[in-house]
Amino acid sequence: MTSTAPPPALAHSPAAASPPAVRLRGLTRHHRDVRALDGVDLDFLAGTFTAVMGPSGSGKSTLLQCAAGLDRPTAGRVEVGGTALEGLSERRLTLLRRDRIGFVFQSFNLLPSLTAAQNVALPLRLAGRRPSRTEVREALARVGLAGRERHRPGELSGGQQQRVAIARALITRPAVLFGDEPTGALDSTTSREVLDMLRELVDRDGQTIVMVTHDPVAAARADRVVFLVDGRVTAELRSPTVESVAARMTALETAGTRPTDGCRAPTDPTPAAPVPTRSGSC
Ligand SMILES: Nc1ncnc2c1ncn2[C@@H]1O[C@H](COP(=O)(O)OP(=O)(O)OP(=O)(O)O)[C@@H](O)[C@H]1O
Repeated sequence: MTSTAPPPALAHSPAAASPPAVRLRGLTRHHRDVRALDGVDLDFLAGTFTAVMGPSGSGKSTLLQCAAGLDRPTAGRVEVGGTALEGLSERRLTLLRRDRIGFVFQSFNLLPSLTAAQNVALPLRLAGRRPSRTEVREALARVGLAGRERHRPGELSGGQQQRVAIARALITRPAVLFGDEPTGALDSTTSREVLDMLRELVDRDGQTIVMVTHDPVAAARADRVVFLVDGRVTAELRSPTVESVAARMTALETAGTRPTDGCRAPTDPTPAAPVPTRSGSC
C-alpha cells in the first residue's frame, strides 16, 4: 500500500506546511544619508523563533520596526500573514498592527495605574471589544501569571511585568510577536524564565517570534539567529548554541562583515564554497 502522508519529520513541522508569517524582500530604510537597512531578504516561518543580532547600529531595531509596520521602509516589501504593508493606508496599517502584530520592548511599557488584567485587556478595548474575564485570565495563565490579575505593575517583579506585556501583545492572537530586547532589562535568572516562556509559546502554541537581542544566551534559545551588519544580512545560524553565537558575534565585531568560521555570507562573491540559501546559512 502506498501512503501520501508526509514523512513524520515534516508532518509536525509548522514551517513545512505554512507560508511565512513575515516575508521581507529588498527591505531598505534610509535616514537621510544613513542606510539603516540595505536590501534585506528574509522569511520568518510560522511557528518558529528567530533571533536578530548584530553590532550596535547594524539596523536590528529598524528591521523590527519596519517589519512590524511601525516604520515605513524607503524601498522593498513587507508581508505579514500574506498581507503586503506598503499599499495600506495609515488606518488599515493601524488595524493590521493592532490585530495581527504583537510587539514587546525592553521597557515593559505597562500603564502603572491599571491592573495586570486591565493592561492585558487594553488592545481589545481599543478595538472596541469588551474582553471576557476568562479571556484575560487565560492570557495571563499562558504566560504563567494565573492569579495575578489584580496586581498593578508596581506590585510585580520585572520579569512578571514583562510577562504581562507579552500577554498583552498576545491577546489578539497575532501572526507574529516581535521583541526588541525583551530580556534586556532583566537579570540573568529572570531573563531565563522569560526566555523559557517564549520558547514554550513557540513549542506549545505555534507562536511565531522574532526577537532582537545582544545576548548570546538569549539568542541560543531561538531556532535560528540572523546576523546583520551595516543593514545587511551577513549570515545565519540554525540550531544555535551559546558558543556558536558568541563566536560569530566576536568574529563580526573584530573582523568586519566577513564571517571567519566556515559559515557564509549570503552575498559573499567568493567562489570557494556554495551559498546554501538566499539569506545565507550554516
Ligand atoms: N530616526 C533616525 N534618524 C537618523 N538615523 C537613524 C534613525 N534611526 C536609526 N538611525 C540610524 O540607523 C542605523 C541603524 O539603527 P538601529 O537602531 O536600527 O540599529 P541597532 O542595530 O538596533 O542598534 P543598537 O544595537 O545600538 O540598538 C544607525 O546608524 C542609526 O544611527
